[in-house]
Amino acid sequence: MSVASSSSSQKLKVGLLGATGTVGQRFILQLAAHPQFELAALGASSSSAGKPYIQAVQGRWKQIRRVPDNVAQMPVYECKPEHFAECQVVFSGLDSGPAGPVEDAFRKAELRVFSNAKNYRTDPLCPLVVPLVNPEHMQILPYQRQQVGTKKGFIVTNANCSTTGIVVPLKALEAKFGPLDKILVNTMQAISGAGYPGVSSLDILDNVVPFISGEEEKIEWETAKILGGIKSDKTAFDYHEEHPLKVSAHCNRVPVIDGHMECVSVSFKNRPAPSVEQVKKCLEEFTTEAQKIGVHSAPKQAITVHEEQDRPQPRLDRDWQNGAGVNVGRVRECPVFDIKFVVLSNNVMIGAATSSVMNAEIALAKGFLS
Ligand SMILES: NC(=O)C1=CN([C@@H]2O[C@H](COP(=O)(O)OP(=O)(O)OC[C@H]3O[C@@H](n4cnc5c(N)ncnc54)[C@H](OP(=O)(O)O)[C@@H]3O)[C@@H](O)[C@H]2O)C=CC1
Ligand SMILES: N[C@@H](CC(=O)OP(=O)(O)O)C(=O)O
Repeated sequence: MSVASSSSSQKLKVGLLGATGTVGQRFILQLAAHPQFELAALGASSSSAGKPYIQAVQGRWKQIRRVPDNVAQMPVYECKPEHFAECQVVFSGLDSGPAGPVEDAFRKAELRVFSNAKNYRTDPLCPLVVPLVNPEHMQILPYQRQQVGTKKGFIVTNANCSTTGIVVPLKALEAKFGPLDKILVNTMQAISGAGYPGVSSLDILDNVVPFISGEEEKIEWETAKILGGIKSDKTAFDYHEEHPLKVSAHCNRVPVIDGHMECVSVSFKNRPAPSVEQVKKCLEEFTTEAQKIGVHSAPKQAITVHEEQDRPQPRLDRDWQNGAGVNVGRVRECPVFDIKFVVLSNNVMIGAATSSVMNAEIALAKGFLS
């Protein structure tokens, strides 16, 4: 039984792949009561398929809120398009192992796929969209459809959760003060970023692990695609080629459940560099297209600038605005670069499920789902 069968609304029917996972559970909570989307089909691996959702996540549901009543008895299917025939959109919280072929099969079946997985982020036809930064990259979608031979089907990806946190303030700074030159970022990443069961307690308790496979490369590469533009013929991205970005990342896993902290230092191409006060004002005033359109999941404030000297902190600030914006604090001069600050973003919300849902809301508002 789907939520759809008990509803007479005109909501868009959506499916969810990877519904049982860490990110999948966050999608469930967002989509179970969404004003425009109606959860109509759930998918996961063959070990979950055939069970009602509540049974499939037994012992693995790690959210403080309970499984929503209107989702608990929905059946979990294998991730095959035939089970999602009534859907127009699918969200994907799939493990990157299966995500490549599965998401492509859904696109070929004329579904619009909004994915968290890394597989298509580097695809030159796929927009890599952080909704508070570069929704205009979705303008490539007609060309993607033309190239892959679909009428409606496409894939939009969102970014790595650590990339997502930093590109929001970086975009604000570039928009106001011109191109950035160098960016140095040190991350302190929550354990939920590794999924469930993820990092073993013996590895992470009383400890910090200074390595997350592939993460530094993703931050360094994705930042240029996201902060770059889309070419005027809407068939390619420019990867910030006019002013190549130099990005260096150090990634660490820390014993925090949700919320990635990142210490960022930046230098600007233009001289003189902006002052601390100018930077704070710019971050506070940054307003995104998602907010201007007024999509349901957009935060009121894209960047919350904290003045207290010891904020933001994961436990205190990760759920501010339902985790849909980013938090910046400790904005100060950097004696090596120009400016340094701390960013906190909720890795499973704006770093994952919220980004996908907001991307779909923007796509709907801009007519890409008709
Ligand atoms: N956690 C985070 O902060 C972020 C994660 N991501 C990305 O989102 C995706 C999901 O991450 P996360 O939720 O943490 O991972 P989990 O390991 O918690 O969940 C993975 C999901 O994929 C399903 N799955 C696994 N193998 C298959 C298969 N062969 N066929 C169909 N379904 C399968 C699982 O189903 P079952 O339960 O049945 O095994 C489960 O629903 C990943 O690609 C990850 O890189 C992106 C940004 C942030
Ligand atoms: N690697 C991230 C989460 C993640 O899955 O990233 P990606 O979607 O880029 O593979 C973390 O550990 O916090």
